[in-house]
Amino acid sequence: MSSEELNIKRKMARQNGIVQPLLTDLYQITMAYAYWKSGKVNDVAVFDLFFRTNPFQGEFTIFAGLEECLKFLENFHYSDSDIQYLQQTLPENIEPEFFAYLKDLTCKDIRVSAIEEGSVVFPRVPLLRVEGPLIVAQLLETTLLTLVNFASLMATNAARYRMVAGKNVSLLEFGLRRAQGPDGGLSASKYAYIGGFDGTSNVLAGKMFNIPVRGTHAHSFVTSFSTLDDLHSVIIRHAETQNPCNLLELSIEWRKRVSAVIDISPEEASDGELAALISYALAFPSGFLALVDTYDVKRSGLLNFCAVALALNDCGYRAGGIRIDSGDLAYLSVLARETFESIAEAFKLPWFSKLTIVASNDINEETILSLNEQGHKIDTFGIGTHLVTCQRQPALGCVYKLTEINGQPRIKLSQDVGKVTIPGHKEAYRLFGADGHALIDLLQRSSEPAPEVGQKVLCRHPFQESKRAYVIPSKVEHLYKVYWKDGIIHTMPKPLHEVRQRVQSSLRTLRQDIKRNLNPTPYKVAVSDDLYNFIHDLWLQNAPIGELS
Ligand SMILES: Nc1ncnc2c1ncn2[C@@H]1O[C@H](COP(=O)(O)OP(=O)(O)OP(=O)(O)O)[C@@H](O)[C@H]1O
Ligand SMILES: O=P(O)(O)OC[C@H]1O[C@H](OP(=O)(O)OP(=O)(O)O)[C@H](O)[C@@H]1O
Ligand SMILES: O=C(O)c1cccnc1
Ligand SMILES: [Mg+2]
Repeated sequence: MSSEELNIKRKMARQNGIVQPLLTDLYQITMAYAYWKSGKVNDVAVFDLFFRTNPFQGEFTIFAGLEECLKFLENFHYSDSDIQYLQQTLPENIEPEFFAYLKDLTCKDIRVSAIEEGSVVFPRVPLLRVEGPLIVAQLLETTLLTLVNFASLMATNAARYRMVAGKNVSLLEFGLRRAQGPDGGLSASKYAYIGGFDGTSNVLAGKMFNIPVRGTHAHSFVTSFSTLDDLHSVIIRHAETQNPCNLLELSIEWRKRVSAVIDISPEEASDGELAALISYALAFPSGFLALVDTYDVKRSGLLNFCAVALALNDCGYRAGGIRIDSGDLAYLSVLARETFESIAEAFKLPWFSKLTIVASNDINEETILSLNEQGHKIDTFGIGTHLVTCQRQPALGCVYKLTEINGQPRIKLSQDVGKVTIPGHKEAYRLFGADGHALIDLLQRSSEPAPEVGQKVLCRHPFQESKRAYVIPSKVEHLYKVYWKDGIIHTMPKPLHEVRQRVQSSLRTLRQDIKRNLNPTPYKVAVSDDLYNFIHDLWLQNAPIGELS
């Protein structure tokens, strides 16, 4: 496919209609007018988009949202109705020529350099550098922030769940019903996938982003059946012979045989639940997956499931497994696995011991860590609320700061040293140590030569004079690529599944102690000696000298 065709396809796959130039704060537009009126139309600015602290008490962040930013730049223009709305909304004294100016605005003179989506990133290192006409670059602030902040927070959250769950467990995102509204839900599904989830229950996200969709069934399906008489049809054709099989008769027969093996009386099991499971099995005989905790996992759900799964086996179908949504998930998963193993042995069906156990119910990072410690037999976690609402930290604080105007550096001072901005047009490099791990991120002035492999570089803490170190990198990675230039996408963002792989490969470059859950070691972000002096000279020039009296 040519890049033009790809571009067209991407336009069609635009995330949703609400991402548009008016999805911004009013002050961007009032500032645009004031800039325009004060003759700043030809001013050229550089803005950095970065965050100051890693989320979730961690020491890393996953950068996400870049593709959506590029789509936004591509489509950026004020429609007639946008202009009309602004004319009605802004004060009457606004000169009509300003609206004519807005009408023609596009991002053709903007250049965006960025870190690759899916990379691990760290505080103060700009994720995006936006250069171009001051007014346009200013107008992009809020929308770019909203596209990067939640995306990166979600991708980081998902990557953390993946890390604690380990690579042999499946992770499904079940959060749409609990998410921060429809758009929060859609974004959560997309970035959970990027962060390492295997699928989502969100069907629209599946369609829009080509993410695998997965699911089981709800308690309502079980409770809608009360007796075996609720079953209307009970016949299924054998998968190979096509002979009719009576799934109800077979299931009742199997329930008796299984109850003898696992020592649970069939009288205790719910017939309504059995009817529901048979009915679901008739609809989805291959990979039949049943919710087993509606009444009692041990005394009813497991027995009924095993009965239907064995009946299906007589008809030539292999069941998939169970979902447990309440109770002690470690204990119940071990119980379920032991039950499957007993049946596998009793009836000489080895595959039965490998049936999938899905667990859900308010799961978060701590629950998974605790379940790991206790020993569990869960194959798949279904995770909603804590994942998609990022309950442990609901926002990532990315900011967008002016660092240069018309070639002149700008600094924002603050009582809080951590909030002082690093001025000027900069480059970012990741320096790798002898063992191949990422060692430090280094910010330099763009006029400086890039660090070189095997050459000693002085890396300094941006604000603490005594903190510095020499590094001899074994590899140097320039973190920025130009993604947007001359009104078109200059570097094509990678497809979702490649961004998802990038997250895992990028995380592998970090030392384990930086990724650990409890008290992780901070990763170092430094500035070159040149940039250090530049920051501090500018700081002195801009800080007023007080007078004591
Ligand atoms: N073995 C375990 N170790 C640690 N936490 C667990 C374990 N098993 C379950 N949990 C967690 O404990 C919490 C149990 O919540 P709660 O008491 O509200 O649910 P429940 O009574 O089991 O189910 P429900 O109210 O949905 O019927 C959930 O957050 C669940 O993820
Ligand atoms: O627990 P979460 O991580 O948010 O995962 C999604 C939850 O959504 C469903 O619950 P449902 O809406 O049926 O409500 P309930 O289980 O809380 O009763 C499902 O049974 C999960 O428990
Ligand atoms: O498919 C499921 O099991 C599911 C989907 C959404 C929420 N809870 C569970
Ligand atoms: Mg639940």
